[in-house]
Amino acid sequence: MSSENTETGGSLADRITKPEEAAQPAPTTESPEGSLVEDGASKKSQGSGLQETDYDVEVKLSDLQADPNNPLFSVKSFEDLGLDPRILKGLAAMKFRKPSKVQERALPLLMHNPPKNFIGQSQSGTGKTAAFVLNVLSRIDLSTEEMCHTPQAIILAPTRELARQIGSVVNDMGVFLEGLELQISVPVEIAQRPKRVTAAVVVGTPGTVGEQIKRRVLNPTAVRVLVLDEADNMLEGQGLPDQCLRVKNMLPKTVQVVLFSATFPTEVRLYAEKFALNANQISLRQEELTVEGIKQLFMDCNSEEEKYNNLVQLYGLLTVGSSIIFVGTRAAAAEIEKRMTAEGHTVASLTGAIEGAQRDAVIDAFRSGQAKVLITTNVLARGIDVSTVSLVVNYDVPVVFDPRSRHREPDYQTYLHRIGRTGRFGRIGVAITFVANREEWGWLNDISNHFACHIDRLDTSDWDEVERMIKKTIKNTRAQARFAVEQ
Ligand SMILES: Nc1ncnc2c1ncn2[C@@H]1O[C@H](COP(=O)(O)OP(=O)(O)OP(=O)(O)O)[C@@H](O)[C@H]1O
Repeated sequence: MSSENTETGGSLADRITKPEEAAQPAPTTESPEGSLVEDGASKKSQGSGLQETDYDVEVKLSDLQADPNNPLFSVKSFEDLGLDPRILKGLAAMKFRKPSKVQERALPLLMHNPPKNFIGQSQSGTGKTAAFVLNVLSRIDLSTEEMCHTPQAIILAPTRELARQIGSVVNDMGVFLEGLELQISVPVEIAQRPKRVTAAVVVGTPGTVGEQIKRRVLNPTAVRVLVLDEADNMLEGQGLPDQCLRVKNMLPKTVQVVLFSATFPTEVRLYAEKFALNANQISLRQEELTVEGIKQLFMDCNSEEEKYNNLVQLYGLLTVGSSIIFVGTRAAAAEIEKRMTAEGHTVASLTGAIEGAQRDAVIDAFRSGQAKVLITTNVLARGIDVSTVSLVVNYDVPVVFDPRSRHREPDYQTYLHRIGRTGRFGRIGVAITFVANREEWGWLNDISNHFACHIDRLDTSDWDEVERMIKKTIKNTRAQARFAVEQ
């Protein structure tokens, strides 16, 4: 579940100044380079410090796609996958040259007849959206006027921003499919009279789509595909799972159920397997989940106030690219936005506290580059794809309240999704987590162990070095982004 309202940050009395102080009970130690590493465990890249030159090498997308160990690897072309020529034209217009690994593996399973349910997992930014959108576009029947106006596929996402984003992928990929219409079903503020849904593809949030079916403005009888994006989030906790189940139960029994996410914790996967019975599955091991192109770092802050000062310092370094700052609560987002704005900085903020139309305006401004810094909560932790994001800041370590232990625990999934807003499809990005006390350090340590990944320390006593490091990474991100577009 979204932990948007979770409070973070422990008592400042037990704050830490050095990570060594916090390391006592944890099964990890700090390496000489200052990275969080697990004792004796095999690591993806040992001993990476800030001086390393990993990012001097400009990696080409075509090289990544030729490397069998890379999530973007594939041996096939989109033509080999048997897609409609009009969809291939749409993909070419989007400059998609080759499928990624998840697309290559998932599409034959998704598009096979008779249709089978599907549960797919792959790392953030590896093209899951295209995988399910291509299946949807391949399965709908646009051969008659009547079918063009009959809902045939429903795609559900946890937030309006993600639903709108998926909608634009449907439009782009299906641009050459004559008669394709799309309905975005997200909450509207003013109580409007519900209009009949006359689009073949519906993308929306589960509450709104469920209401449309219940009020009989969306006829579900011809729906053949149901997709849940961010499926682990949609099927966990309270609220969303009921809404998703309600939608599914109103659809024909023959509907193909398709679930995708970068993360599927075991308990949720078990439920997912019931939600999508007898599904074909593609899954990843926990240690495979982090994306190599995302450089994970942390900063020791002596206090909450120092977090803010470090943020402002960091922001001063950001002359290029866009960044997202994740905080634990709506109140924290509002507070940081207020302080930074009062000091003359241009920042935007998006949380569940603001109304739909305003949310749309903020995310659109961020996508277009008009706003370069976005302060947000977990509401935007998942799925949002803005290729220019070169830096993610976890102002607060993501945590959830565990009702069994009655303690706050690290929110592993949310950490992964948050940092995954950068480093999209082979690009390089930086994710910096602030820790202001022993508790936060312990949580980050647990996250590092959980994913068997390095989280290196940034030395804030040397801001020139911090700047050098971040600029170098961002420069390469830009070079790669340019390459990906030109390719
Ligand atoms: N085959 C491809 N060739 C080039 N670019 C691609 C291809 N497939 C996807 N992309 C691009 O990669 C980016 C990431 O894709 P997408 O948003 O689908 O990732 P995702 O796997 O759903 O990530 P997340 O888990 O964060 O939701 C998008 O900008 C998309 O346009």
